Amino acid sequence: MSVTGSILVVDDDPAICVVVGEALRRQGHKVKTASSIRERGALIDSFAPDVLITDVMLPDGDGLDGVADILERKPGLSVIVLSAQNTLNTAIRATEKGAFEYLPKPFDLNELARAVGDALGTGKVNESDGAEGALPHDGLPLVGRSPAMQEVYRTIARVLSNDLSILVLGESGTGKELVAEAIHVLGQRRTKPFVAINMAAIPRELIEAELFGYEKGAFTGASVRTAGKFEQAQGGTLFLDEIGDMPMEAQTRLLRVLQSGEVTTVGGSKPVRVNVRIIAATNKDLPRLIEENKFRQDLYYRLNVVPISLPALRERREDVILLARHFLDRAAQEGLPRKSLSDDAAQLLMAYHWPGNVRELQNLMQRLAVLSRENVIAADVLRNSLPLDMVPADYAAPADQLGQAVREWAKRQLGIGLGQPNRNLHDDLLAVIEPILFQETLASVDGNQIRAAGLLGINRNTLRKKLTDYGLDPLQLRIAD
Ligand SMILES: Nc1ncnc2c1ncn2[C@@H]1O[C@H](COP(=O)(O)OP(=O)(O)OP(=O)(O)O)[C@@H](O)[C@H]1O
Repeated sequence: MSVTGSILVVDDDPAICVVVGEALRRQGHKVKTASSIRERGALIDSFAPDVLITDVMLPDGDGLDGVADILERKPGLSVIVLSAQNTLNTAIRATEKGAFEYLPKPFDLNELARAVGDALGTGKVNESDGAEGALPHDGLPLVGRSPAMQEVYRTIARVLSNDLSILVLGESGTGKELVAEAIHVLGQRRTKPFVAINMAAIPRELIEAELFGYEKGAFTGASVRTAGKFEQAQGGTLFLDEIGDMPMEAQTRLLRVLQSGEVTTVGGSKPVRVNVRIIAATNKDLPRLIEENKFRQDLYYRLNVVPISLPALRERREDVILLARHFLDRAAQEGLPRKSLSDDAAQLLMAYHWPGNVRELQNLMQRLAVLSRENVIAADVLRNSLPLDMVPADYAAPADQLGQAVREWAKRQLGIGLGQPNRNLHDDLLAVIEPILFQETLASVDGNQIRAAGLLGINRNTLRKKLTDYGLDPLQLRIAD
Protein backbone atom coordinates (compact mmCIF):
# COMPACT_ATOMS: atom_id res chain seq x y z
CA MET A 1 0.00 0.00 0.00
CA SER A 2 1.28 3.46 -0.80
CA VAL A 3 2.10 5.91 1.96
CA THR A 4 -0.25 8.88 2.41
CA GLY A 5 0.42 12.20 4.05
CA SER A 6 -0.53 15.85 4.26
CA ILE A 7 0.30 17.98 1.25
CA LEU A 8 0.25 21.75 0.78
CA VAL A 9 -0.16 22.85 -2.85
CA VAL A 10 0.83 26.46 -3.60
CA ASP A 11 -0.03 27.95 -6.98
CA ASP A 12 -1.70 31.22 -7.92
CA ASP A 13 -3.67 29.49 -10.66
CA PRO A 14 -6.81 28.06 -9.03
CA ALA A 15 -7.11 25.47 -11.83
CA ILE A 16 -3.75 23.91 -10.85
CA CYS A 17 -4.75 23.84 -7.19
CA VAL A 18 -8.06 22.15 -8.04
CA VAL A 19 -6.65 19.55 -10.43
CA VAL A 20 -3.56 18.68 -8.36
CA GLY A 21 -5.53 18.83 -5.10
CA GLU A 22 -8.22 16.48 -6.42
CA ALA A 23 -5.70 14.03 -7.85
CA LEU A 24 -3.81 13.84 -4.55
CA ARG A 25 -6.98 13.58 -2.46
CA ARG A 26 -8.08 10.65 -4.62
CA GLN A 27 -4.87 8.92 -3.58
CA GLY A 28 -5.77 9.36 0.06
CA HIS A 29 -3.61 12.39 0.90
CA LYS A 30 -4.84 15.29 3.03
CA VAL A 31 -4.49 18.41 0.87
CA LYS A 32 -4.67 22.14 1.46
CA THR A 33 -3.99 24.83 -1.11
CA ALA A 34 -2.60 28.36 -1.05
CA SER A 35 -2.11 30.98 -3.73
CA SER A 36 0.64 33.19 -2.31
CA ILE A 37 3.84 33.12 -0.28
CA ARG A 38 2.00 34.77 2.61
CA GLU A 39 -0.72 32.09 2.72
CA ARG A 40 1.94 29.40 2.29
CA GLY A 41 3.81 30.61 5.37
CA ALA A 42 0.67 30.58 7.51
CA LEU A 43 -0.37 27.06 6.41
CA ILE A 44 3.08 25.59 6.92
CA ASP A 45 2.67 26.40 10.61
CA SER A 46 -1.04 25.61 11.08
CA PHE A 47 -1.37 22.60 8.69
CA ALA A 48 2.18 21.25 9.17
CA PRO A 49 2.35 19.40 5.81
CA ASP A 50 4.70 16.50 5.05
CA VAL A 51 5.16 17.71 1.50
CA LEU A 52 5.08 21.24 0.10
CA ILE A 53 4.39 21.56 -3.64
CA THR A 54 5.14 25.12 -4.67
CA ASP A 55 5.11 27.19 -7.84
CA VAL A 56 7.98 29.65 -8.42
CA MET A 57 6.20 32.71 -9.83
CA LEU A 58 3.76 33.76 -7.11
CA PRO A 59 1.90 37.09 -6.89
CA ASP A 60 3.85 38.27 -3.83
CA GLY A 61 7.32 37.10 -4.93
CA ASP A 62 9.60 34.29 -5.97
CA GLY A 63 8.38 30.99 -4.52
CA LEU A 64 11.94 29.67 -4.20
CA ASP A 65 12.96 32.50 -1.91
CA GLY A 66 12.17 31.38 1.58
CA VAL A 67 12.30 27.64 0.84
CA ALA A 68 15.69 27.31 2.53
CA ASP A 69 14.30 29.10 5.63
CA ILE A 70 11.23 26.89 5.68
CA LEU A 71 13.44 23.80 5.55
CA GLU A 72 15.55 25.11 8.38
CA ARG A 73 12.43 25.47 10.50
CA LYS A 74 10.85 22.20 9.28
CA PRO A 75 13.72 19.83 8.49
CA GLY A 76 11.36 16.88 7.88
CA LEU A 77 9.45 18.65 5.12
CA SER A 78 9.96 17.64 1.47
CA VAL A 79 9.62 20.39 -1.11
CA ILE A 80 8.57 19.79 -4.71
CA VAL A 81 9.06 22.80 -6.98
CA LEU A 82 6.89 23.39 -10.05
CA SER A 83 8.02 25.91 -12.59
CA ALA A 84 7.04 27.14 -16.01
CA GLN A 85 10.43 28.78 -16.49
CA ASN A 86 12.11 25.48 -17.34
CA THR A 87 15.71 26.62 -17.45
CA LEU A 88 18.85 25.07 -16.05
CA ASN A 89 18.94 28.04 -13.71
CA THR A 90 15.58 27.14 -12.10
CA ALA A 91 16.55 23.48 -11.75
CA ILE A 92 19.79 24.45 -10.01
CA ARG A 93 18.17 27.05 -7.76
CA ALA A 94 15.48 24.56 -6.72
CA THR A 95 18.12 21.94 -5.89
CA GLU A 96 20.30 24.46 -4.04
CA LYS A 97 17.40 25.56 -1.88
CA GLY A 98 17.00 21.96 -0.80
CA ALA A 99 14.06 20.96 -2.97
CA PHE A 100 13.41 17.22 -3.06
CA GLU A 101 12.20 17.34 -6.65
CA TYR A 102 11.80 19.84 -9.45
CA LEU A 103 9.07 19.40 -12.05
CA PRO A 104 8.99 21.63 -15.11
CA LYS A 105 5.53 22.70 -16.33
CA PRO A 106 3.51 21.38 -18.00
CA PHE A 107 3.97 18.31 -15.85
CA ASP A 108 2.24 15.02 -15.90
CA LEU A 109 -0.05 14.29 -12.95
CA ASN A 110 1.31 10.76 -12.64
CA GLU A 111 4.83 12.16 -12.42
CA LEU A 112 3.77 14.50 -9.64
CA ALA A 113 2.03 11.64 -7.81
CA ARG A 114 5.22 9.59 -8.14
CA ALA A 115 7.32 12.46 -6.76
CA VAL A 116 4.94 12.84 -3.79
CA GLY A 117 5.09 9.09 -3.20
CA ASP A 118 8.89 9.15 -3.30
CA ALA A 119 9.02 12.10 -0.90
CA LEU A 120 6.74 10.38 1.60
CA GLY A 121 8.26 6.94 1.16
CA THR A 122 11.94 7.66 1.37
CA GLY A 123 11.95 10.52 3.78
CA LYS A 124 13.69 13.72 2.96
CA VAL A 125 16.80 13.74 0.84
CA ASN A 126 18.43 17.10 0.90
CA GLU A 127 20.40 17.44 -2.30
CA SER A 128 21.78 20.85 -1.46
CA ASP A 129 24.32 19.74 1.13
CA GLY A 130 27.66 21.16 0.26
CA ALA A 131 26.44 23.39 -2.56
CA GLU A 132 27.20 26.54 -0.69
CA GLY A 133 27.86 30.04 -1.84
CA ALA A 134 26.44 32.01 -4.68
CA LEU A 135 26.72 30.27 -8.01
CA PRO A 136 27.29 32.18 -11.21
CA HIS A 137 23.78 31.64 -12.63
CA ASP A 138 23.74 34.44 -15.12
CA GLY A 139 24.52 33.79 -18.72
CA LEU A 140 24.16 30.01 -18.45
CA PRO A 141 25.00 28.73 -21.88
CA LEU A 142 22.64 25.76 -22.23
CA VAL A 143 19.53 26.63 -24.21
CA GLY A 144 16.51 24.35 -24.57
CA ARG A 145 13.25 23.63 -22.80
CA SER A 146 12.31 20.24 -24.19
CA PRO A 147 11.51 17.48 -21.68
CA ALA A 148 14.78 15.78 -22.66
CA MET A 149 16.79 18.91 -21.75
CA GLN A 150 14.82 19.24 -18.49
CA GLU A 151 16.06 15.78 -17.57
CA VAL A 152 19.63 16.89 -18.40
CA TYR A 153 19.26 20.02 -16.23
CA ARG A 154 17.95 18.00 -13.32
CA THR A 155 20.88 15.61 -13.49
CA ILE A 156 23.37 18.49 -13.76
CA ALA A 157 21.83 20.14 -10.71
CA ARG A 158 22.24 16.89 -8.77
CA VAL A 159 25.92 16.37 -9.52
CA LEU A 160 27.15 19.89 -8.74
CA SER A 161 27.75 19.28 -5.07
CA ASN A 162 29.62 15.99 -5.46
CA ASP A 163 32.58 14.62 -7.41
CA LEU A 164 30.94 11.62 -9.09
CA SER A 165 32.33 10.69 -12.50
CA ILE A 166 30.06 11.65 -15.37
CA LEU A 167 29.71 10.04 -18.78
CA VAL A 168 28.08 12.35 -21.32
CA LEU A 169 26.58 10.51 -24.28
CA GLY A 170 25.24 11.89 -27.53
CA GLU A 171 25.85 12.41 -31.22
CA SER A 172 28.46 14.88 -32.37
CA GLY A 173 27.40 18.50 -31.86
CA THR A 174 24.69 17.82 -29.27
CA GLY A 175 26.45 19.88 -26.58
CA LYS A 176 28.46 17.28 -24.63
CA GLU A 177 31.40 19.59 -24.00
CA LEU A 178 29.04 22.41 -23.04
CA VAL A 179 27.43 20.17 -20.42
CA ALA A 180 30.87 19.29 -19.03
CA GLU A 181 31.75 22.99 -18.84
CA ALA A 182 28.45 23.81 -17.15
CA ILE A 183 29.08 21.16 -14.49
CA HIS A 184 32.53 22.61 -13.87
CA VAL A 185 31.55 26.29 -13.91
CA LEU A 186 28.55 25.76 -11.66
CA GLY A 187 30.12 23.19 -9.34
CA GLN A 188 32.45 23.38 -6.37
CA ARG A 189 35.61 23.22 -8.50
CA ARG A 190 34.83 26.34 -10.51
CA THR A 191 37.81 28.31 -9.19
CA LYS A 192 40.20 25.59 -10.42
CA PRO A 193 41.10 24.65 -14.03
CA PHE A 194 38.83 22.98 -16.57
CA VAL A 195 41.08 20.99 -18.90
CA ALA A 196 39.78 19.21 -22.01
CA ILE A 197 41.52 16.57 -24.07
CA ASN A 198 40.12 15.00 -27.23
CA MET A 199 41.29 11.42 -27.75
CA ALA A 200 40.36 11.46 -31.43
CA ALA A 201 42.45 14.57 -32.13
CA ILE A 202 45.81 13.33 -30.77
CA PRO A 203 48.08 10.75 -32.47
CA ARG A 204 47.63 7.46 -30.57
CA GLU A 205 51.28 7.24 -29.56
CA LEU A 206 51.16 10.67 -27.89
CA ILE A 207 47.99 10.19 -25.83
CA GLU A 208 49.73 8.86 -22.71
CA ALA A 209 52.35 11.63 -22.75
CA GLU A 210 49.56 14.23 -23.15
CA LEU A 211 47.47 12.78 -20.35
CA PHE A 212 50.12 11.87 -17.80
CA GLY A 213 53.04 14.12 -18.79
CA TYR A 214 56.61 13.07 -19.56
CA GLU A 215 60.14 13.39 -18.20
CA LYS A 216 63.00 15.06 -19.98
CA GLY A 217 64.50 12.51 -22.41
CA ALA A 218 61.56 10.07 -22.14
CA PHE A 219 61.42 10.01 -25.96
CA THR A 220 62.97 11.85 -28.87
CA GLY A 221 62.01 15.49 -28.66
CA ALA A 222 61.14 15.42 -24.91
CA SER A 223 63.53 18.25 -24.03
CA VAL A 224 61.95 19.32 -20.70
CA ARG A 225 59.72 17.67 -18.09
CA THR A 226 56.15 18.45 -19.09
CA ALA A 227 53.07 18.12 -16.91
CA GLY A 228 50.18 16.14 -18.38
CA LYS A 229 46.52 17.09 -18.48
CA PHE A 230 45.89 15.38 -15.14
CA GLU A 231 48.40 17.60 -13.38
CA GLN A 232 47.23 20.68 -15.28
CA ALA A 233 43.67 20.03 -14.07
CA GLN A 234 44.80 19.65 -10.42
CA GLY A 235 41.86 20.52 -8.14
CA GLY A 236 39.57 21.05 -11.11
CA THR A 237 37.88 19.03 -13.84
CA LEU A 238 39.38 16.88 -16.61
CA PHE A 239 37.15 16.45 -19.65
CA LEU A 240 38.03 13.29 -21.61
CA ASP A 241 36.34 13.83 -24.96
CA GLU A 242 35.80 10.99 -27.48
CA ILE A 243 36.79 8.46 -24.81
CA GLY A 244 35.72 5.64 -27.17
CA ASP A 245 38.79 6.47 -29.31
CA MET A 246 41.27 5.88 -26.50
CA PRO A 247 43.80 3.12 -27.27
CA MET A 248 43.63 0.02 -25.05
CA GLU A 249 47.07 0.54 -23.44
CA ALA A 250 46.17 4.11 -22.47
CA GLN A 251 42.86 2.84 -21.06
CA THR A 252 44.74 0.45 -18.77
CA ARG A 253 46.93 3.26 -17.53
CA LEU A 254 43.98 5.62 -17.09
CA LEU A 255 42.16 3.02 -15.02
CA ARG A 256 45.19 2.65 -12.77
CA VAL A 257 45.34 6.43 -12.25
CA LEU A 258 41.64 6.59 -11.42
CA GLN A 259 41.98 3.75 -8.93
CA SER A 260 45.10 5.05 -7.20
CA GLY A 261 44.58 8.81 -7.53
CA GLU A 262 48.25 9.04 -8.58
CA VAL A 263 49.89 9.85 -11.90
CA THR A 264 53.33 8.76 -13.03
CA THR A 265 54.77 10.60 -16.00
CA VAL A 266 56.04 8.74 -19.07
CA GLY A 267 59.68 7.95 -18.28
CA GLY A 268 59.19 8.92 -14.63
CA SER A 269 59.10 6.82 -11.48
CA LYS A 270 57.77 9.13 -8.76
CA PRO A 271 53.96 9.20 -8.63
CA VAL A 272 52.19 12.54 -8.08
CA ARG A 273 48.82 12.67 -6.27
CA VAL A 274 46.08 14.22 -8.36
CA ASN A 275 42.64 15.40 -7.38
CA VAL A 276 40.47 15.87 -10.45
CA ARG A 277 36.84 15.33 -11.32
CA ILE A 278 36.48 13.20 -14.43
CA ILE A 279 33.86 13.93 -17.05
CA ALA A 280 34.11 11.70 -20.11
CA ALA A 281 32.11 11.93 -23.34
CA THR A 282 31.53 9.82 -26.39
CA ASN A 283 29.32 9.45 -29.42
CA LYS A 284 30.25 5.77 -29.68
CA ASP A 285 28.33 2.78 -28.40
CA LEU A 286 30.68 1.79 -25.54
CA PRO A 287 28.91 -1.49 -24.62
CA ARG A 288 29.45 -2.56 -28.25
CA LEU A 289 33.12 -1.58 -28.10
CA ILE A 290 33.39 -3.67 -24.93
CA GLU A 291 31.94 -6.68 -26.76
CA GLU A 292 34.45 -6.12 -29.54
CA ASN A 293 37.27 -5.95 -26.98
CA LYS A 294 38.04 -2.35 -27.89
CA PHE A 295 37.03 -0.82 -24.57
CA ARG A 296 37.72 -2.03 -21.05
CA GLN A 297 34.59 -2.95 -19.13
CA ASP A 298 36.13 -2.01 -15.76
CA LEU A 299 37.02 1.44 -17.08
CA TYR A 300 33.49 1.84 -18.43
CA TYR A 301 32.01 1.16 -14.98
CA ARG A 302 34.47 3.56 -13.41
CA LEU A 303 33.54 6.39 -15.82
CA ASN A 304 29.82 5.73 -16.13
CA VAL A 305 28.80 6.53 -12.56
CA VAL A 306 26.28 9.17 -13.66
CA PRO A 307 25.32 9.01 -17.34
CA ILE A 308 23.88 12.09 -19.03
CA SER A 309 22.32 11.46 -22.45
CA LEU A 310 21.96 14.34 -24.83
CA PRO A 311 19.31 13.62 -27.44
CA ALA A 312 19.91 14.47 -31.09
CA LEU A 313 18.39 17.79 -32.11
CA ARG A 314 15.88 16.03 -34.41
CA GLU A 315 14.53 14.28 -31.30
CA ARG A 316 13.83 17.61 -29.56
CA ARG A 317 12.51 19.73 -32.37
CA GLU A 318 10.75 22.01 -29.92
CA ASP A 319 14.19 23.42 -29.04
CA VAL A 320 15.20 24.27 -32.62
CA ILE A 321 13.61 27.72 -32.85
CA LEU A 322 14.72 28.69 -29.35
CA LEU A 323 18.30 27.75 -30.22
CA ALA A 324 18.15 29.43 -33.65
CA ARG A 325 16.99 32.71 -32.08
CA HIS A 326 19.64 32.38 -29.38
CA PHE A 327 22.39 32.08 -32.03
CA LEU A 328 20.96 35.00 -34.06
CA ASP A 329 20.91 37.12 -30.89
CA ARG A 330 24.46 36.13 -30.12
CA ALA A 331 25.57 37.03 -33.64
CA ALA A 332 23.94 40.45 -33.19
CA GLN A 333 25.72 40.92 -29.85
CA GLU A 334 28.98 40.16 -31.62
CA GLY A 335 28.34 43.03 -34.01
CA LEU A 336 26.79 41.17 -36.96
CA PRO A 337 23.52 42.52 -38.42
CA ARG A 338 20.44 41.58 -36.36
CA LYS A 339 18.35 39.01 -38.22
CA SER A 340 15.08 37.27 -37.44
CA LEU A 341 13.26 34.27 -38.91
CA SER A 342 10.08 34.36 -40.98
CA ASP A 343 7.38 31.93 -39.84
CA ASP A 344 7.97 29.73 -42.86
CA ALA A 345 11.73 29.70 -42.29
CA ALA A 346 11.08 28.66 -38.69
CA GLN A 347 8.85 25.81 -39.89
CA LEU A 348 11.53 24.66 -42.32
CA LEU A 349 14.13 24.65 -39.53
CA MET A 350 11.82 22.43 -37.51
CA ALA A 351 11.33 20.03 -40.43
CA TYR A 352 15.05 19.63 -41.18
CA HIS A 353 16.93 16.55 -39.97
CA TRP A 354 19.99 18.24 -38.33
CA PRO A 355 22.63 15.53 -38.79
CA GLY A 356 25.22 17.90 -37.28
CA ASN A 357 22.90 18.77 -34.37
CA VAL A 358 23.27 22.06 -32.46
CA ARG A 359 26.69 22.78 -33.97
CA GLU A 360 25.20 22.69 -37.47
CA LEU A 361 22.35 25.00 -36.43
CA GLN A 362 24.79 27.40 -34.80
CA ASN A 363 27.00 27.55 -37.91
CA LEU A 364 24.00 28.03 -40.17
CA MET A 365 22.63 30.92 -38.10
CA GLN A 366 26.03 32.61 -38.06
CA ARG A 367 26.29 32.21 -41.82
CA LEU A 368 22.83 33.62 -42.41
CA ALA A 369 23.50 36.54 -40.05
CA VAL A 370 26.33 37.49 -42.39
CA LEU A 371 24.99 36.46 -45.79
CA SER A 372 21.24 37.06 -45.78
CA ARG A 373 20.44 40.43 -47.37
CA GLU A 374 17.04 40.84 -45.72
CA ASN A 375 16.55 41.41 -42.01
CA VAL A 376 13.92 38.69 -41.92
CA ILE A 377 15.34 35.38 -43.12
CA ALA A 378 12.93 33.86 -45.66
CA ALA A 379 12.30 30.14 -46.18
CA ASP A 380 13.78 30.07 -49.70
CA VAL A 381 17.03 31.73 -48.54
CA LEU A 382 17.24 29.11 -45.84
CA ARG A 383 16.39 26.26 -48.20
CA ASN A 384 19.31 27.27 -50.40
CA SER A 385 21.64 26.97 -47.42
CA LEU A 386 20.55 23.46 -46.44
CA PRO A 387 21.60 20.25 -48.22
CA LEU A 388 18.70 19.56 -50.61
CA ASP A 389 18.51 15.86 -49.90
CA MET A 390 17.99 16.58 -46.21
CA VAL A 391 14.90 18.78 -46.60
CA PRO A 392 11.81 16.55 -46.54
CA ALA A 393 10.57 16.23 -50.15
CA ASP A 394 6.94 16.88 -49.21
CA TYR A 395 7.84 20.03 -47.29
CA ALA A 396 5.50 22.94 -48.03
CA ALA A 397 5.05 26.06 -45.96
CA PRO A 398 2.24 25.38 -43.42
CA ALA A 399 0.12 28.36 -44.52
CA ASP A 400 0.21 27.02 -48.10
CA GLN A 401 -0.78 23.57 -46.89
CA LEU A 402 -3.70 24.95 -44.90
CA GLY A 403 -4.90 27.09 -47.82
CA GLN A 404 -4.74 24.07 -50.10
CA ALA A 405 -6.64 21.93 -47.62
CA VAL A 406 -9.41 24.55 -47.29
CA ARG A 407 -9.67 24.83 -51.07
CA GLU A 408 -10.12 21.07 -51.43
CA TRP A 409 -12.58 20.96 -48.56
CA ALA A 410 -14.67 23.80 -50.07
CA LYS A 411 -14.69 22.18 -53.52
CA ARG A 412 -15.83 18.88 -52.05
CA GLN A 413 -18.55 20.48 -49.94
CA LEU A 414 -19.78 22.53 -52.88
CA GLY A 415 -19.83 19.41 -55.00
CA ILE A 416 -21.84 17.52 -52.39
CA GLY A 417 -24.15 20.47 -51.83
CA LEU A 418 -25.03 21.15 -55.47
CA GLY A 419 -28.72 21.89 -55.73
CA GLN A 420 -29.04 22.83 -52.03
CA PRO A 421 -29.38 26.62 -51.89
CA ASN A 422 -28.99 26.91 -48.10
CA ARG A 423 -25.90 25.44 -46.49
CA ASN A 424 -23.97 26.52 -43.41
CA LEU A 425 -20.59 26.19 -45.06
CA HIS A 426 -19.00 28.95 -43.03
CA ASP A 427 -20.05 27.42 -39.70
CA ASP A 428 -19.15 23.94 -40.92
CA LEU A 429 -15.61 25.08 -41.72
CA LEU A 430 -15.23 26.81 -38.35
CA ALA A 431 -16.41 23.63 -36.62
CA VAL A 432 -13.54 21.80 -38.34
CA ILE A 433 -10.77 24.23 -37.58
CA GLU A 434 -11.74 26.08 -34.40
CA PRO A 435 -11.57 23.14 -31.97
CA ILE A 436 -8.08 22.30 -33.24
CA LEU A 437 -6.95 25.91 -32.92
CA PHE A 438 -8.36 26.18 -29.39
CA GLN A 439 -6.88 22.89 -28.22
CA GLU A 440 -3.43 23.72 -29.54
CA THR A 441 -3.49 27.26 -28.15
CA LEU A 442 -4.66 26.10 -24.73
CA ALA A 443 -2.04 23.35 -24.65
CA SER A 444 0.69 25.86 -25.47
CA VAL A 445 -0.21 27.93 -22.39
CA ASP A 446 -0.85 24.91 -20.22
CA GLY A 447 -4.61 25.35 -20.18
CA ASN A 448 -4.65 28.97 -19.04
CA GLN A 449 -7.79 30.39 -20.68
CA ILE A 450 -6.89 34.04 -20.14
CA ARG A 451 -3.57 33.62 -21.91
CA ALA A 452 -5.15 31.48 -24.64
CA ALA A 453 -7.85 34.14 -25.26
CA GLY A 454 -5.06 36.74 -25.46
CA LEU A 455 -3.19 34.70 -28.05
CA LEU A 456 -6.33 34.04 -30.05
CA GLY A 457 -7.33 37.70 -29.87
CA ILE A 458 -10.82 36.91 -28.63
CA ASN A 459 -12.69 37.59 -25.43
CA ARG A 460 -12.25 35.01 -22.65
CA ASN A 461 -16.03 34.56 -22.31
CA THR A 462 -16.32 33.96 -26.04
CA LEU A 463 -13.60 31.32 -25.78
CA ARG A 464 -15.30 29.65 -22.84
CA LYS A 465 -18.67 29.60 -24.64
CA LYS A 466 -17.14 28.15 -27.79
CA LEU A 467 -15.32 25.45 -25.79
CA THR A 468 -18.66 24.48 -24.22
CA ASP A 469 -20.40 24.56 -27.63
CA TYR A 470 -17.76 22.25 -29.07
CA GLY A 471 -17.96 19.98 -26.05
CA LEU A 472 -14.32 20.63 -25.06
CA ASP A 473 -13.58 20.38 -21.35
CA PRO A 474 -10.71 22.79 -20.67
CA LEU A 475 -9.61 20.93 -17.52
CA GLN A 476 -8.95 17.82 -19.53
CA LEU A 477 -6.93 19.62 -22.14
CA ARG A 478 -3.79 20.04 -20.06
CA ILE A 479 -2.77 20.87 -16.55
CA ALA A 480 -2.99 24.61 -16.20
CA ASP A 481 -0.01 26.83 -15.49
N1 LIG B 1 21.90 23.42 -25.56
C1 LIG B 1 22.76 24.27 -26.15
N2 LIG B 1 22.59 25.60 -25.99
C2 LIG B 1 23.45 26.47 -26.59
N3 LIG B 1 24.49 26.11 -27.36
C3 LIG B 1 24.70 24.81 -27.54
C4 LIG B 1 23.86 23.83 -26.96
N4 LIG B 1 24.30 22.61 -27.30
C5 LIG B 1 25.39 22.80 -28.07
N5 LIG B 1 25.64 24.13 -28.23
C6 LIG B 1 26.74 24.70 -29.03
O1 LIG B 1 26.93 23.85 -30.14
C7 LIG B 1 28.33 23.64 -30.38
C8 LIG B 1 28.63 22.17 -30.27
O2 LIG B 1 28.54 21.76 -28.92
P1 LIG B 1 29.64 20.83 -28.22
O3 LIG B 1 30.99 21.09 -28.75
O4 LIG B 1 29.43 20.90 -26.75
O5 LIG B 1 29.11 19.42 -28.79
P2 LIG B 1 29.73 17.97 -28.58
O6 LIG B 1 28.58 17.07 -28.36
O7 LIG B 1 30.79 18.02 -27.53
O8 LIG B 1 30.34 17.71 -30.01
P3 LIG B 1 31.53 16.67 -30.42
O9 LIG B 1 31.04 15.30 -30.05
O10 LIG B 1 31.59 16.85 -31.91
O11 LIG B 1 32.75 17.09 -29.69
C9 LIG B 1 29.07 24.47 -29.36
O12 LIG B 1 29.46 25.69 -29.94
C10 LIG B 1 28.06 24.70 -28.27
O13 LIG B 1 28.31 25.92 -27.62
